[in-house]
Amino acid sequence: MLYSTVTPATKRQLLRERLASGELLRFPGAFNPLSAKLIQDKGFEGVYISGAVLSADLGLPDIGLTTLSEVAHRAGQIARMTDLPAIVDADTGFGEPMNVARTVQELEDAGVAGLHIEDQVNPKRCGHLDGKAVVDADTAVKRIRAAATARRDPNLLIMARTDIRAVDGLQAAVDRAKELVDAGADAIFPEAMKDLTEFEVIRKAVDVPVLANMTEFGKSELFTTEQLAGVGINIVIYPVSLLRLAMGAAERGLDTLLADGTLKPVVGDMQTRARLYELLDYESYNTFDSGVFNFTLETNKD
Ligand SMILES: C[C@](O)(C(=O)O)[C@H](CC(=O)O)C(=O)O
Ligand SMILES: [Mg+2]
Repeated sequence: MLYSTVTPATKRQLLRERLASGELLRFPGAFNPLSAKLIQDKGFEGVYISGAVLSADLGLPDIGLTTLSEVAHRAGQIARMTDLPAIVDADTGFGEPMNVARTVQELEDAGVAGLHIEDQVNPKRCGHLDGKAVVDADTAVKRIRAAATARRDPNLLIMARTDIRAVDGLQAAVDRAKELVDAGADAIFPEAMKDLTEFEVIRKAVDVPVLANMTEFGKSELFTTEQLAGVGINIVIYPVSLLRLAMGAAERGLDTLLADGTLKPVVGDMQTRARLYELLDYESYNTFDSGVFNFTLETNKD
């Protein structure tokens, strides 16, 4: 009922413990608070909050147009809805290292368990597109140092993402990852790795958890959880996948409506009213008022 009763501090501690266990943690991207509930219900270990999804949700491309307030607000809405730890995409940190510090405190207040800051220049772009540019090592290090210093809960996971692989090659990614760990990063997100071996190289270069981004239509092949666990990856994200699935289904539904004048042929693809109400925990609201859930869904199948 209502929001999660697990406090952000507990979720952060849980994330730390799970990372220490060495198991691969799966974080599908929630495109809204409801989908975060679904991710939890299905038994995943965490919820990812994607910048690409957040901007797409607003009808905008992922080029750093969203503001810290928008991201913190949405991250808070999603994070509070689940008992799972949430990791949010903080892009380049919304400005100078000083701004990064504020970003960290705002996102910490939003209740996330972790966040990542990347080393792209502004305006940033999707890490799987060509033509990226990254900041120099000094600036990248300052961002991470500012982030690590600003957090008040030592368990808030500060992850450094480096986009340098696509710009200067794998060795540069190894060097950058090491520098970022020295600057205080608790985990590394090596963006746009070409193959499994590249993930393995990064994994061996640092002794903090490493994240793999299994975004579709990108530069990385879609490896299985078994393959990723095999090379020692600790967290895998599917950042935009649920949005893509939902939008794919929505588009097919609209096409059906246009063609057939009814949605009847696709009702079988829809989440039922009963399942939605189950996810919303509708019945439990009778605790407040026994008149809230006093109907049956038997006659209302559609
Ligand atoms: C992980 C990512 O930063 C995101 O915002 O979800 C994106 C995902 C994508 O655009 O496919 C990324 O830059 O990889
Ligand atoms: Mg992003």
